[in-house]
This record gives sequence, structure tokens and C-alpha cells, in this order.
Amino acid sequence: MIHVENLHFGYPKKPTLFSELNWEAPEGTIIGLLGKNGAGKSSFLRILSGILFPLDGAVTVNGFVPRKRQSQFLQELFLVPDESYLHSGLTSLGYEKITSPFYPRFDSARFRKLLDTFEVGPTVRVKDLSFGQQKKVVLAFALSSGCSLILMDEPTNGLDISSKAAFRKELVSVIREDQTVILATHLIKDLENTLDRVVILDQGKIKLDAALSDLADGYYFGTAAQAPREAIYVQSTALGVQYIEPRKSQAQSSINLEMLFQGVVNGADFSEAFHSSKLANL
Ligand SMILES: Nc1ncnc2c1ncn2[C@@H]1O[C@H](COP(=O)(O)OP(=O)(O)OP(=O)(O)O)[C@@H](O)[C@H]1O
Repeated sequence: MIHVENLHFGYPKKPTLFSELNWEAPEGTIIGLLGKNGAGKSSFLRILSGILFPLDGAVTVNGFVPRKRQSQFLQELFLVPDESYLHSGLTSLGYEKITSPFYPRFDSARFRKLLDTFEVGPTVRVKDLSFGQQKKVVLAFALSSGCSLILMDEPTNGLDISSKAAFRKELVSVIREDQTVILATHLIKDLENTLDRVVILDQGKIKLDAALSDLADGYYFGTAAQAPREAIYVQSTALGVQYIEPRKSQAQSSINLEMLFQGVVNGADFSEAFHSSKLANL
């Protein structure tokens, strides 16, 4: 559903952000796009949305070229930006009224239910909502949009602890099997137990693109007093070490996304024991 081939992109008078970036995303997955501040996550989502244009290379989404912004493309894509863009005089229901006609599969009952779950009054004006509450209006809309591709830029930024938990719960329960969601964030822990795939963007390249199930199959995430010999990444804790090693006979462990991220950006080699995923650009 998403094909990115030899993408080259940079802002004027700035160093190149992406060069020869290749990526494919299957339909029906919840993908975490992880990267440090400034890695280019927002820019990547904007390129997929057709708001920014590649300098070179080819990008297609659902068979459409995003930069053409055709109506059939736009009605199947919803982008939740990091910053709030709601008009201050609107209420949530007013926002729904003017925006939902662009999305043929929009589910109004779900939107209202999600506003209730997120504890946002539907008739309160945007100017009287906090940043986090405004974000929840847009997240509720995105989850009700019915779009085949939903892009969320730092979705949990500004949400309190219980709202983050509510968002995670709703995300995994309302997304249909044919919908793809890309969640871009540097707040990695916020996405735990929601993702099917993880993509790590670093230094202009996709350093890891892997299904969580493959990671759990191929690697063991453990703690010990000392690192085992075969560990590919180790970090010290107050009580000893946390480590990642190729999984042998151990039962599957739960994946520590933060440690995975640190391992990847610090150059840990995930290629040897990991045949079933794509390790693009390595
Ligand atoms: N409109 C712009 N004009 C010029 N440079 C920009 C523009 N937007 C972003 N950049 C630069 O591009 C780089 C990537 O920015 P981007 O916002 O895509 O990264 P990010 O991974 O989303 O970061 P963060 O996690 O901090 O939101 C940064 O160096 C940023 O300064």
C-alpha cells in the first residue's frame, strides 16, 4: 500500500534529510515510526501525505502519487499533525460537521463515543480546550475517519497518563484489519503493546523495519548481573545489565522498545539471527 523508492529529500539550504530511502508498508498494520528529535519523522509523514514533495525518487500510497493530492487519495488518508490546527471558535461537533463530508467512511457514532471516552465535551469551543484536549478531538476524528491510511505525528504528546492508556486501548480495538496506521514518535514507551511493526529512522535511513512477532521470535530481551557473551546490545542498570541477544531455547520475552531503539541507533547488529524481516539500507 505504501511504496517508497530511492527517496531523496531535504529542505532548501539544509543538509539532505533522506537519500536513497527505500520502504514498503503492507496493508492492515499498526506501525511505530521511531526516531530521535530531528530524524525526519514529521517530514516523512508529510511526504506520504503529499504536503512535501520528494526531490527525487518515487512514492506511491494506495497506488496514488501523494503530491497530486487527488480526491480519491485524500479521502482515504488522515494526518494527525503534531501541532493543533483547530479553529478556536469551533466545537468538536462543529469540526465534525465541516470535516467529515470529506471522508465517506466516517463513523459519527464512533466519534461521539470516543469524545466521551476521552472526556472531551462535544460542545466546548476549541479556545476553551487545553492542547491535550484538542489533540484528543483530532485523534478521535482520526480513529473514526475510516481511512485506509492514518498518519499520527506524536499522537501521545500532550496527553496525560490515563488519556495515553485510553488512546492505546481504543487504537487497538477500533482499527479495522484493512487500515494501516503509522504512529511517529520519540515517546517510545507510549506505544508499547499497540504495534505490529516497528520502523526506526536514523541518519536519513530506515535502520530497522521489523514485525514485533519476528523480533520476539528472533531476540531475547533480558536482565542479568552480567551481560551474556552473545549479547548484541547491553545497557547498565542500577542492578546489573539489560541486554538483547539472539534467542536460543529461551521462552519469548517481551520486547523492550526503548532498548531496541537504543540498540539500533547505536549500531547493534540485528542482521545475523534475523532473516525474516527487512533490514533496509544496512
Ligand atoms: N519547514 C522546514 N524548513 C526547514 N527545515 C525544516 C523544516 N521542517 C523541518 N526541518 C528540519 O528538518 C529536520 C527534520 O525535522 P522533522 O520535524 O521532520 O523531524 P522529527 O523527527 O519529526 O523531529 P521531532 O521528533 O523533534 O518532531 C530537522 O533538522 C528540522 O530542523
